[in-house]
Amino acid sequence: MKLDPFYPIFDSADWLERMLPLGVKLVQLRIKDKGEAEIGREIARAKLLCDKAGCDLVINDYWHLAIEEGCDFLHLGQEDLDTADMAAIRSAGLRLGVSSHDEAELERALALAPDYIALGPVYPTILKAMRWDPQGLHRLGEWKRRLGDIPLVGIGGISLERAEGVFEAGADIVAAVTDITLNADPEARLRAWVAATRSHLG
Ligand SMILES: Cc1ncc(COP(=O)(O)OP(=O)(O)O)c(N)n1
Ligand SMILES: Cc1ncsc1CCOP(=O)(O)O
Ligand SMILES: [Mg+2]
Repeated sequence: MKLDPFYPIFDSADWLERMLPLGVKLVQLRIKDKGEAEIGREIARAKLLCDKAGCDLVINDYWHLAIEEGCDFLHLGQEDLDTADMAAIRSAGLRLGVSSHDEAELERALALAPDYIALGPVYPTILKAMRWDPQGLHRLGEWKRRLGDIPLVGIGGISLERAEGVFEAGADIVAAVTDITLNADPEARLRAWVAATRSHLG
């Protein structure tokens, strides 16, 4: 099944409970500041919420917890790939999204035949410190030509106002964090994202 073109990322099941009823069909749970037991509980709750909402749930980083909780989609960055047990991930049947920031990382991602490849940061991001300068829109076009049918996710500093340009440059899917979570009215902002990205549904 084709992935939704709008890919918000949240750091708790509480956020999912608020946002899924508003029309999210692809979401990532990205938790950085909790212990594994608590993250396991968050994943279990996120899975129940996503199953009920018919939303694809992608678990960031915690591949073993994703397997334990019966999830079916994982996002791994290049450093995560250094330690992840790909055989276990494959035999559990998980779909996989992989980050890339440069040519070497793109090659490594392509070799895994993933379900999407992300390129970032497209624009400067305030979410986390990054070793890479913003990639710029032209790089998305370059990446899309290399990816062929593999969906390309644009991430990093993408606002609703910037989203259409990111699609036009070659992204199939646009991911966003702080444009929603730091907005004064996250629900209204998310509704606007859902409406604006509908035209990119397959
Ligand atoms: C869709 C998407 N793209 C990129 C990332 C970043 O993954 P990673 O490089 O492993 O960094 P962290 O998110 O783990 O800090 C992502 N999570 N999702
Ligand atoms: C996790 C991650 N990986 C590349 S950019 C980024 C942060 C995206 O957050 P925002 O949409 O707030 O810039
Ligand atoms: Mg990671």
